[in-house]
Amino acid sequence: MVLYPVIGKLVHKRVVLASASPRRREILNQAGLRFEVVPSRFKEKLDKSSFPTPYAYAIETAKQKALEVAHRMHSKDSRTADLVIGADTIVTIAGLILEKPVDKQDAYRMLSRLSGKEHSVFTGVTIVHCSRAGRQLQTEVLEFYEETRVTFSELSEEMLWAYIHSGEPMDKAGGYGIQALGGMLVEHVRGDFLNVVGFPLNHFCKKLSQLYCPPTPDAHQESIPAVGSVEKLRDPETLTGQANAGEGVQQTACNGTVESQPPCPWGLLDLIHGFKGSKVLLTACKLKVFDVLKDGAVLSAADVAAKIDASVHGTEWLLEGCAELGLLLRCAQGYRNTELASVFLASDAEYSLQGFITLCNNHTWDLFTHLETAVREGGDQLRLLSGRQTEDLFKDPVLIGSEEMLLQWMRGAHDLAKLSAQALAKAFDLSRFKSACHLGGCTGTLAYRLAQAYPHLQVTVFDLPKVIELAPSFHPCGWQAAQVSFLAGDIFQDGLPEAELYILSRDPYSWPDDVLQQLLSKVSEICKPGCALLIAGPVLDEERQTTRAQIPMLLRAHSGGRTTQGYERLLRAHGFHDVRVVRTGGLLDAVLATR
Ligand SMILES: O=c1[nH]cc([C@@H]2O[C@H](COP(=O)(O)OP(=O)(O)OP(=O)(O)O)[C@@H](O)[C@H]2O)c(=O)[nH]1
Repeated sequence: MVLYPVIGKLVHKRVVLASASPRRREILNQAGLRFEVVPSRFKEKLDKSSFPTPYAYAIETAKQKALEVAHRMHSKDSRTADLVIGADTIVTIAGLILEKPVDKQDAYRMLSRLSGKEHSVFTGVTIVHCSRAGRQLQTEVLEFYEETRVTFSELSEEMLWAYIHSGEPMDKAGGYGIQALGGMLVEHVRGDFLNVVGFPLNHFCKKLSQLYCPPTPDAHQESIPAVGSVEKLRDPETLTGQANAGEGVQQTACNGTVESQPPCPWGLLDLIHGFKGSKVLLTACKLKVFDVLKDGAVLSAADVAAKIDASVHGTEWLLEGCAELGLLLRCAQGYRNTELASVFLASDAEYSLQGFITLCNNHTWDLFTHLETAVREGGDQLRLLSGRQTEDLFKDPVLIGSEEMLLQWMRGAHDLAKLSAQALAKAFDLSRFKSACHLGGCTGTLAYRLAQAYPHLQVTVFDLPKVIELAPSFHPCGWQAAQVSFLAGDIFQDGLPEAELYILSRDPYSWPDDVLQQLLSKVSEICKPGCALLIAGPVLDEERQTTRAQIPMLLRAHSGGRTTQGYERLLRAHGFHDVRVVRTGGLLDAVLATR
């Protein structure tokens, strides 16, 4: 029996499960899905430390598994799939990611860690939608994850070893199978049980329904829209308006004639509603909702209202909005932060985005509310919206009227830099360099990460005097302080300090071409043969000219970003060679070129 109509809609599609897991096969079989199994050959060895969260790692692994199968099927057998499904399940406890144990000792280590405690199980799922463009394979990727919290009983040594000797732990994430003997170790489960077993069926069906059976506009209207748009992945029939009457495209009018109407523009409706979700998030951050719920606190709406000094009714509405957006979890006792909120939204979290969020709420939001005036009259708002802000943000006293505004901008830049600094520092082996200069290095986030990765590297952060003056408040305590120095100057006007490695990362992709060319000439002049330039910016997909990070380039970039070839051309024109690109999987990719 098929409960979700979407399963039936996939009958004529070639659906492939890119997994060797018998559990995933069984779960999808039971749901009535017709699919082939092609186990992925992707080696699961991504660098966990380069991901900001455990689920980002699980999602990326799931994606690589699915893409490997999609490409293999297309190129080897020319049997292009319509949909390829990949999944990856991990267990996390106290910041550690546990996968399948490599041997019994490893299983013992994992299970004794889980004993008597609550842990999270994340399954990252990727749905790759494949199509052909001539001989080329085109892929569109939809990804999501599900978290389930599982609490283990205290496990005696005897019990632990008896379970390990049963052989069950070996092919299971975290070393246990909740669906079999391992179920005896489990005291409590919060969330989707099948997610622990290896596949979040409920979430998967909902995602498919969004793609292939979007709800009617009326049902949609009052709800806060989903954060991401999946328009491109919807059933092509629905998109082109060729669906039949049963799918609501043709309607019989009162006079009996059949009228046709265009398909519902879901992507458009998401755009129209999108600002609501954004404002809910910005407001909850401003009111410190995620701070009062940090460290696993579970509070009722009334308790939260008292702590944030707001009305109970209004707080209830806000908390419900946050839950809809996946930022809070509802439970019987009230609300608690999701993993996403704990990692990125609590003010004192290592990867907190509070500074960036405050900037968006106080500054960017206002600018966009004046978009119409800016378009009509030109002026500062338009200048900022056109992506030229990085060029003269600090120079323009109108845009940066006060030190507080500059600080806000720096906090935002600092938050974003934290997201990619570690991956950028490790993208290449930079151990041959003794000195580096980060041009426009702002608060020094990348500089400190580089110093940490290369103990013999001296890094100079070169930025405007006002920025350098305020930068100390961002310096991490006790971190490689002797290796990092700050120097005031204007990268466009002043001479650049000498270094073996120059770094450009302050949105080089959003500098207009002429400005970037000017800067590269300057760097090229001072950079000695054998020395190098590292650019941190999103590298666009060669074929589709989109970034994997899905940055809304149009809204922020003047030049629209560059492909690998684009960077190569640009850098060669300025006397650099050996241009190498590493896609970090994060916000910024890394490009290294030698002079
Ligand atoms: O309670 C349970 N927890 C986990 C499992 C099974 O564990 C594995 C997780 O490993 P992974 O996601 O890497 O998937 P693989 O088995 O390697 O298959 P792929 O081909 O997809 O890489 C998974 O099989 C879960 O089902 C369990 O059974 N119970």
